[in-house]
This record gives sequence, structure tokens and C-alpha cells, in this order.
Amino acid sequence: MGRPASARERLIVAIDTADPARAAALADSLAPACGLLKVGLELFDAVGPAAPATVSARAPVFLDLKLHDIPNTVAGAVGALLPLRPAMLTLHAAGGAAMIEAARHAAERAGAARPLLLAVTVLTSLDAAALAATGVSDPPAAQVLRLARLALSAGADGLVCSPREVAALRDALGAAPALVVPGIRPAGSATGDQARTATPAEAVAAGADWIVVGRPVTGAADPAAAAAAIVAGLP
Ligand SMILES: O=c1ccn([C@@H]2O[C@H](COP(=O)(O)O)[C@@H](O)[C@H]2O)c(=O)[nH]1
Repeated sequence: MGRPASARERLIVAIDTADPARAAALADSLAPACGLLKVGLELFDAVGPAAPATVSARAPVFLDLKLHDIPNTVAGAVGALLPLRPAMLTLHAAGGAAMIEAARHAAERAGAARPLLLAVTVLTSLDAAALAATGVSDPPAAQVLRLARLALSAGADGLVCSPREVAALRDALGAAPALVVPGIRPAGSATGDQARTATPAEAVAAGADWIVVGRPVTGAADPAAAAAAIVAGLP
């Protein structure tokens, strides 16, 4: 899929719920206010392939399943997901180059309709201390860049990173990789479990192609109005 052509198209709303009726209601109200709707592990595990099918009737689907397994298994999973026609699909960069190459090879079977393959670098919920506890003593920014180079060399179309790394990735990698950025918090909204955050406007000004927002929209009294307010504030 091409890069967003408007502020509205930059917004991806994460529909994180295990309740299919709530997912359908959110999709109905939010589809006109954003570019894509994100189906993640919570909804997919609860509802299965019906989840992206329900949502894709309303908007293009970002299927955020963060695949991470041996290359043969991930290639099989990508092949099994292609009939759902996601516009974007995630896998963990930490799965390694062979896993990403296998995923890309499998995705190409969809031809021009293949999803953008996005490599998740360092989860936005990890701060430096939490990353160090996994055995990575470099700061998050260094690990993000290392994984970004590996993933792009192996065939990923883009990256999932926090807004804190966007400017450095653009400096190092240029305009080519698609940068999809969660960890977005409008001023005054609760951070929750996110550690590396910035506002929607800061993320886009730094070079994000798409921003991913979940709870600040879906937890609002009027989710469509919350989404519209975010879009209105983008540069
Ligand atoms: O590093 C990552 C990768 C994915 N996510 C996903 O984005 C949304 C964020 O939701 P909020 O409610 O706005 O925190 C969620 O679906 C995550 O699974 C991420 O946050 N960080």
C-alpha cells in the first residue's frame, strides 16, 4: 500500500478488545476517521480469522500478530494469513534475517496485493532498564537501529518503532522504510504500560508515516471525536 496522502490516513486505531460486538461497533464509528484499523492479538485470539474479516469490511486492516518463530513456521503462518488480505502484517525483527526472508518469500505469493511486512524492533513498552534485563545492554535507540538494518536487509518493507527513535531512523535510513509508530499519547492522556512515548504531532514531525493509537481513542467517551481531534492536530 502507498504512503498516507492525508492526515486522516496517517492514523491507525488499534481495536484491542476480545468482544466481537464491541470491535464491530468501534470499527463502524472509527473507519471514517482513520486510515486503517488494527487487529491485534487480543481480538484475533478471541475471534480468529473472522476478526480481520469483520474489520476489513469497514477499513483496510493492519494485522498486528507479531509473528516470531522458526522460518518455516512463520512462512506457513504468512501464507495462511494472506487470504485475509491484510494491508499490513507484523513480525518480530528479533526473529532474525532467515525468518524475515522466509516471510517475505511467502508474502510475495499474494503478488501486488501483498501486505506491507513490518518488523517490530524494540517494543514501546520497554525502557532501557527493561531492555537491559533481557540481556541487551545497549540503549533502546541503538538496538532499534541494529534490528532495523537487519530487518530491512532481509526484506521487511518497514518498521514498528517508538516515536523516540523515528528521527534517528530517518537520518540513518532515509525515506524508504515505512515507519509505523505506536507509543502515541496525546498531551494529558495516561501513559499506562507504554514507556517510550510522544504526542501524535511530535511523532509525525519526526518522520512517522503512520501513528498507532489505541486506548486514548477507544477509551474515550466519544472515540470518533477523539480520533478526529488527533487528526486535526497533526502537522
Ligand atoms: O512496540 C509496539 C508494538 C505494537 N504496539 C501495539 O500498538 C497498540 C498501542 O495501543 P495503546 O492503547 O495506544 O497503547 C497496541 O495494540 C499494541 O499491541 C505497541 O504498543 N508497541
